[in-house]
Amino acid sequence: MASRAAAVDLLRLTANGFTLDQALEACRSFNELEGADRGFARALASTTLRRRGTLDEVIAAHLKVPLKPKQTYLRDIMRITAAQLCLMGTEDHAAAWSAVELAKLRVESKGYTKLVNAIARRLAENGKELAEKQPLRADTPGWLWRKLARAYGTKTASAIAEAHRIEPPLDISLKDPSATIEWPEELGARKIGPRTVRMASAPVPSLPGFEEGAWWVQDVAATLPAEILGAREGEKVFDLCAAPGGKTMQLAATGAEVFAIDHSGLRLERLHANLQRTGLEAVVLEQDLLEWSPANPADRILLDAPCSATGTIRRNPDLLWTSRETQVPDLVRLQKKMLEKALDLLKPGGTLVYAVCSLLPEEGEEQVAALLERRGDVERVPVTSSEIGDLPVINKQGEIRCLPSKLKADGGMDGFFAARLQKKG
Ligand SMILES: C[S@@+](CC[C@H](N)C(=O)[O-])C[C@H]1O[C@@H](n2cnc3c(N)ncnc32)[C@H](O)[C@@H]1O
Repeated sequence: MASRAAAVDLLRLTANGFTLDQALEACRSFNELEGADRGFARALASTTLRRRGTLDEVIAAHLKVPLKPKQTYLRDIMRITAAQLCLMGTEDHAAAWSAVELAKLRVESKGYTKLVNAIARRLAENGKELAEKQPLRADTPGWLWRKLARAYGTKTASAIAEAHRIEPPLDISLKDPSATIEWPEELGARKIGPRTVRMASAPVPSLPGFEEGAWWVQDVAATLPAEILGAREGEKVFDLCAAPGGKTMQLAATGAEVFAIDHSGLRLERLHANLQRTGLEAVVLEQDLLEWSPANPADRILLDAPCSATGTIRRNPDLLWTSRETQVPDLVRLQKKMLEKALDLLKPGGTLVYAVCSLLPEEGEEQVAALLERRGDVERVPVTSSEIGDLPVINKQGEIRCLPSKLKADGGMDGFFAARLQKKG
């Protein structure tokens, strides 16, 4: 019961603007849980967000009168109950009983205990079957589905939606990619891409090498932009939009002189903690990139620009329901400004990698095509397969286009775009 109540609280926090990660940190009822209860609450909230479209359909199939928009608590109880009965294989009685007990807790839902019980019983009978019948696109908001289908075709859009349904593996980046750390076989750990060890989800701080700072958590796709920047010892490298610092650590590990810039002090605290744990060094500046005027230009720049983050939905399923189509044009305008600014800060002959963890071409491929169209002093430098551990993610233009549907047999990858550009000398 306590774990289900915590799952409802987590859902409420995400509906009020918290990411699921922030909600997990902030939610008191969740943080009072221990061991298996904690794991169950987290899985329940995550599954409910991941499959919300499907769950709403199966609930609606059993409601004579739709719930009113303001009946948020009741709706969340029904959603977590449907998630348990249709998707998670929870015992029928436990799911139905806890749903009724949760409904009894609040004035707004007290009068609906009979309805909650009736829905839970119906879902126990046919919920699984109904959920299986829902199309893959049911769990993707309409605007995102249309954009994905337009960009990649309905087959790939369906494959992306399918990947979003699955809890991703844990990827860690090795500080020294040639290091031979012994990873326990029971974790199913394997090397993938240029510097990643992939394994089933595990409690991070207790894994070997964490305390010594031998690695950090980072999806394999997110490692590629810093890999293709080609930073070398002694070069001046600007990591613009750096926090929380996954890519800063990759760059610092090359021996380059790294300047890590971000305007968010809160996010930079995590970057500092990351550098401290791994023993890596960078000059960290809390600074609005658009107003920054360093004394000297850089040899290489990584611009990991703010974006829709639609590439990270499988790790942050809350984004499915909190991202808005209307945010995208503003982000595209900001990315364009940042690209121009980054080129101003680059030496002639220098290299710039532009990256976004987005699935949307307007933030990636089209942003770079427009830049090349308007500026004669920049050219694209195609990426080669050997630079990125032979991952099959290079498009016709020699850019990196990762999709969650790629590497399916191996556990997938986040969506990412990266292009390497050179400012003519
Ligand atoms: C995609 S995240 C960066 C992730 C980071 N590169 C990493 O690998 O951990 C984008 C970052 O841009 C920062 N940002 C957004 N607008 C900015 C601005 N005007 N100046 C500096 N940083 C900015 C945000 O605070 C956020 O940390």
